[in-house]
Amino acid sequence: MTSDTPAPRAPRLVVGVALLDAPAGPTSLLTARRSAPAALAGLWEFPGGKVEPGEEPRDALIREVREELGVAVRLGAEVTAADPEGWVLANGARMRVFFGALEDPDAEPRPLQDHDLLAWTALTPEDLHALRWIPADRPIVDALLAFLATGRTGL
Ligand SMILES: Nc1nc2c([nH]c(=O)n2[C@H]2C[C@H](O)[C@@H](COP(=O)(O)OP(=O)(O)OP(=O)(O)O)O2)c(=O)[nH]1
Repeated sequence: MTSDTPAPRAPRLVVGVALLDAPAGPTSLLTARRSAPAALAGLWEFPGGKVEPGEEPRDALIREVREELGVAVRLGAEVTAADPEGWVLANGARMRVFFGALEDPDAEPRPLQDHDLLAWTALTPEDLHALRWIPADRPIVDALLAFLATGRTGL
């Protein structure tokens, strides 16, 4: 590689929140339907976004949730992937997902940015998988249900 050749760009790190309706005894998950870009519009995902250079993943997630949903969240345990760098996304990026709960239980998340619809979806495989997820997210849905069964959300 010469000095004129740009270094290959490291895949970006994305963070997402598995936002539960209650820290103890949760019954539903906040799911979000993307409005853009065209290739992802209409698909459901975990609210979140890209980590900025120098930013801690958890700080980035709290920032993204505030921007996208207008609410403050506190984060718990990570829904870990087999690879510590995170879940593999379609574009080669990685995503780390953390359980979260609303700081104010009466706050209402709103689709302020990137989404046209939010829904509290029952924490069952049937209800969650009935949504048209970004395909890379489906194994994460299964993993978070398995984590929940152990009660290890850290919230
Ligand atoms: N937020 C989020 N992104 C996901 C999920 N699954 C998945 O493949 N992705 C992909 C979609 C995008 O290519 C990328 C995240 O980009 P983004 O558009 O949400 O990031 P951002 O809010 O920081 O937006 P921007 O600054 O790039 O405009 O990760 C998911 O569950 N949540």
